Amino acid sequence: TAKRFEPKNWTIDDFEIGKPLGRGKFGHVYLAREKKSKFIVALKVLYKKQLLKSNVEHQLRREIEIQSHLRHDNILRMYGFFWDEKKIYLILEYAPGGELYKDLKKQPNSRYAEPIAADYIGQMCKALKYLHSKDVIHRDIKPENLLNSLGTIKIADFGWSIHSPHDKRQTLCGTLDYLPPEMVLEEPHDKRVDIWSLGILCFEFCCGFPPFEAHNNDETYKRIRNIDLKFPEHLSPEVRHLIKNILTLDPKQRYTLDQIETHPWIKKHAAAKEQPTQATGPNITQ
Ligand SMILES: CC(=O)N[C@H]1CCN(c2c(Cl)cnc3[nH]c(-c4cn(C)nc4C)nc23)C1
Repeated sequence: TAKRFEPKNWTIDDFEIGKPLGRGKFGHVYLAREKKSKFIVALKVLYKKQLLKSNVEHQLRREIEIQSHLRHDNILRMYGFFWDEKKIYLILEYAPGGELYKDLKKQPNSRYAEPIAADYIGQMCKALKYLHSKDVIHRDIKPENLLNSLGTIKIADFGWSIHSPHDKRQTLCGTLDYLPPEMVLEEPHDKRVDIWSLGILCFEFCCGFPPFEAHNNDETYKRIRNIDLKFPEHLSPEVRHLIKNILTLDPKQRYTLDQIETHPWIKKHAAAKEQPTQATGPNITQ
């Protein structure tokens, strides 16, 4: 277990490097094994030159500071980090199931059945309650930043997380799909931005696409500002009710994590997950 991972001055020679798992903007992630303990990890290799060029070293410092102190089953562990002349290495928990957005795209119609989606959203509530209890806002909740570890969802990539409340803003880049109105309007924002993103995530899990998708940023922003929600026919009334109460323009009206966790749509499916379905019949062994 991870307790074998006592803080020490790691070097790249402590690890055997395996296959590349994926590439981020600033480097690659490799499967790796710590030689003495044979512990399997994901080793994220970042190039200092690249980081300096993009002026994100403060973001990386925050990512390391935040993620290395968090301990929660639904948050990817950072066991440590080290560097050499040209690179910085993050020693991360390995999630065998890989990136959730790839799994989502593989599903029929690129969407999960509602019981699966409800289970995942329930897990995300637990992770966000823990994060917010530590006054951490993730600010970048989306399928691309979630990993799957045998049915347990792990929030990864704390590159955009900050301590709340917060009013400064780093130039936003990437898709607006998950941004709440208050961030798009560049108003001071707080933990409730993660709750908005959870509503977007819930819609995308159940529908296969985000609710305010459009051809360009201006269109997306207009749909966000107008809460232009169109539910596909197959969506249950329960999940429509939940999503409508999360995707509110006014953050004060927005459901809290407790209201989401106790919503019938979440409780109904979470209960189902607790009680495995009744065995079909007595399994006669003799
Ligand atoms: C930007 C970034 O770090 N993105 C991803 C790349 C892999 N990485 C992983 C991280 Cl950080 C941790 N565990 C992973 N497991 C996998 C993975 C497993 N399979 C079967 N396929 C993959 C892929 N990837 C990771 C995070």
